Amino acid sequence: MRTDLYVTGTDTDVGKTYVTVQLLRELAAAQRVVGMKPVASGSERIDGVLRNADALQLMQASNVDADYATVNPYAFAPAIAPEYAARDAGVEIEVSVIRQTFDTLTQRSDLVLVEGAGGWLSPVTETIDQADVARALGIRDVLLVVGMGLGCVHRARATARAIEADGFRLKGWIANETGGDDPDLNNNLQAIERNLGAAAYRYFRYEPI
Ligand SMILES: Nc1ncnc2c1ncn2[C@@H]1O[C@H](COP(=O)(O)OP(=O)(O)OP(=O)(O)O)[C@@H](O)[C@H]1O
Ligand SMILES: C[C@H](N)[C@H](N)CCCCCC(=O)O
Ligand SMILES: [Mg+2]
Repeated sequence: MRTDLYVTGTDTDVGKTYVTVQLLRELAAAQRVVGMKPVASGSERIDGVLRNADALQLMQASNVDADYATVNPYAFAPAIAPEYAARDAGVEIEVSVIRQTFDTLTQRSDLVLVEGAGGWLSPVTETIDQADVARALGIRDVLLVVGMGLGCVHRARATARAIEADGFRLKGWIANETGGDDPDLNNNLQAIERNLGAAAYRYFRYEPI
């Protein structure tokens, strides 16, 4: 029974990629793991083709080879909501395409970590939500990356409630400091643990590069 995970966040820019890369690196020690970024906006053209930094980082942290288009089937240039980026590019995002590329990855790996775009309720298109993508991939478990800081308790609780209301299991949550210390870190960790009913799966301090 596969345990592929859909990695979401309490918002964009909270550390989904950062955390997924760390997890891939750790998990690679014991199994064949690969990251996937189905839909990505904020990509740049390299040698004439669009490449997204998230997807490239996930590929680098994986120990399973896959070509770029399989890891990131939908890449858009502007760093805006994928729904608008796809519309402006005249591209119709199809869940079946994402499922096909996901199947390619599952055939050659033990575990796929799928990074969503933005937060859990960030639309993929006008009619497709992150939940629809995860469901189409047959994924049941969601990992929530919580960007720590003032307001994170609400964002974590609201996102967890939405994930479970959509019929998914909150596999765990990861506390992440994206930019400097959270002055109320311990209070926030305790408040989130109390409300999400699960201890922080992991906690990543802010590691300035
Ligand atoms: N614990 C950390 N220590 C240091 N830098 C971090 C940490 N977490 C995140 N960052 C940095 O903060 C920025 C945002 O993180 P990241 O790109 O992982 O967010 P994201 O949730 O994946 O964003 P998006 O919604 O665009 O996919 C990146 O530059 C990342 O390297
Ligand atoms: C461009 C950015 N870094 C993300 N890739 C996309 C964020 C989408 C947010 C959509 C929304 O919920 O408003
Ligand atoms: Mg990311």
